[in-house]
Amino acid sequence: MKIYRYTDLPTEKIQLLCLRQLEDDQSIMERVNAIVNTVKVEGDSALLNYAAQFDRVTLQQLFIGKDEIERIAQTIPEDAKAAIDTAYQNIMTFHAAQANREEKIETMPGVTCWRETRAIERVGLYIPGGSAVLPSTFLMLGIPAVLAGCKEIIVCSPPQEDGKTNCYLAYCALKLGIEKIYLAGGAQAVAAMAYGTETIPKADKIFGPGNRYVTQAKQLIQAATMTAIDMPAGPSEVLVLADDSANPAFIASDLLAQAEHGADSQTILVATSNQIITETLEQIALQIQDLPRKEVTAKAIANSYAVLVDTLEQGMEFSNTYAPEHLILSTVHFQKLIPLISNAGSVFLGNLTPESAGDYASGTNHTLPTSGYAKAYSGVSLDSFVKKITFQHITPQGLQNIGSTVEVLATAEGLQAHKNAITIRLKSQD
Ligand SMILES: NC(=O)c1ccc[n+]([C@@H]2O[C@H](COP(=O)([O-])OP(=O)(O)OC[C@H]3O[C@@H](n4cnc5c(N)ncnc54)[C@H](O)[C@@H]3O)[C@@H](O)[C@H]2O)c1
Ligand SMILES: N[C@H](CO)Cc1c[nH]c[nH+]1
Ligand SMILES: [Zn+2]
Repeated sequence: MKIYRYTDLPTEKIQLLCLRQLEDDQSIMERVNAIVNTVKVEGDSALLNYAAQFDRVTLQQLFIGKDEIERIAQTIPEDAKAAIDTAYQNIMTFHAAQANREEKIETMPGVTCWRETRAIERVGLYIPGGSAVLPSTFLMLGIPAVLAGCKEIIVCSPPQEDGKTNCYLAYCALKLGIEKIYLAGGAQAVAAMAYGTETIPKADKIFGPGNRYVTQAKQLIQAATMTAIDMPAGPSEVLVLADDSANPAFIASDLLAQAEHGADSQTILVATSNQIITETLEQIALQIQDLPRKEVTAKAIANSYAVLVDTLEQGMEFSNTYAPEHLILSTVHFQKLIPLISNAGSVFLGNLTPESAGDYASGTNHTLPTSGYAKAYSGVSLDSFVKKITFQHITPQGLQNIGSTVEVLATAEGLQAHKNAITIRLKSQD
């Protein structure tokens, strides 16, 4: 892992360090383009071919239905079932609290405006299942979709070796009342939900994290179709900001946790002392030895770097420029840093708050913006699954009150028909 001293870095170098662009972005884009177009034209048969090519399975059908979901879910170990139940409850509690009713507002006498919430009707959820199947993502997307009242919840996840899905996803489906899981992964799953195929319905909005193929496909179909997306939620990232009150073993465990997602994950350490950096690197070298995903984890760590800063405030400055998906404040002084945070997907405070807690079970959503998109996007929430429609009603008194304002503004814009829509009504009241 390379170490930089913040005060030695010219602005251009800082910008460069904060770029997540990887070397083969262009070739991924071309490949995704080809996959998306093939699915658009060939539908199911393309999905079956890609399952054979990328997931190495020959599928008899592109989904598993209610009976099979129930059968597979029964094989879940008791401890996993209990853990999913607890995570489900916490995520449900946190997201249910996000539902808020807005007041009707009288902006001037007789002019009333308000917003009402309506669920997005058909949502497509992508549950990653390439190098690791993520039932936690099923909860993170399924719970707010159900809470919002979405009528149709379409779920895609890559088929596993046996051409099915695993017991954890099946159990989540059962809890969420979802009766079908479509067996499609990667860019082809996103394309299927955007265009629709013979088997997979078209969605109005596609949600979910995934690797670079998935993320690129989401961005592509957003531009090419009328399908919305939640946000670019690509390879995982974490930035740990630490001072001498941090524990290097804890920091190392957090960096390794995100690094094990994939070789293109990024794990950044920003610290106020060389000693913290050195001891964390020693801990990484030690802890990585026992990890089953050691090789991939080591690649991600090699892609990552550390930044030495003079103060925590300086560290926050760097973090805001980087805009991490996850920010961990490994310091007892986290309270004073909270107001300084302007860009981050989700924040973990203090030495006993590992990011893993939020990944699985504390209640917050783990589908979060990566690649610097935390500068402009929020993570998934209940709001992501609804539209807020504005309403207004004007009484005769309201028309008198607002009429001339609209007429003058319409005249200023040279839009006579707009003015007339008011004038004709005012005259009708004479
Ligand atoms: N930002 C977030 O909120 C968040 C949350 C959870 C996970 N993640 C990220 O999700 C990702 C999951 O990745 P994954 O790969 O394990 O699963 P995935 O489900 O995202 O991707 C697997 C699919 O990728 C496709 N694929 C693989 N190699 C390909 C190739 N060479 N060409 C074309 N398509 C190919 C295949 O179709 C395969 O089914 C990780 O990068 C993880 O960090 C992000
Ligand atoms: N860290 C991921 C988001 O970047 C979420 C996750 C799921 N399972 C484990 N982690
Ligand atoms: Zn994670």
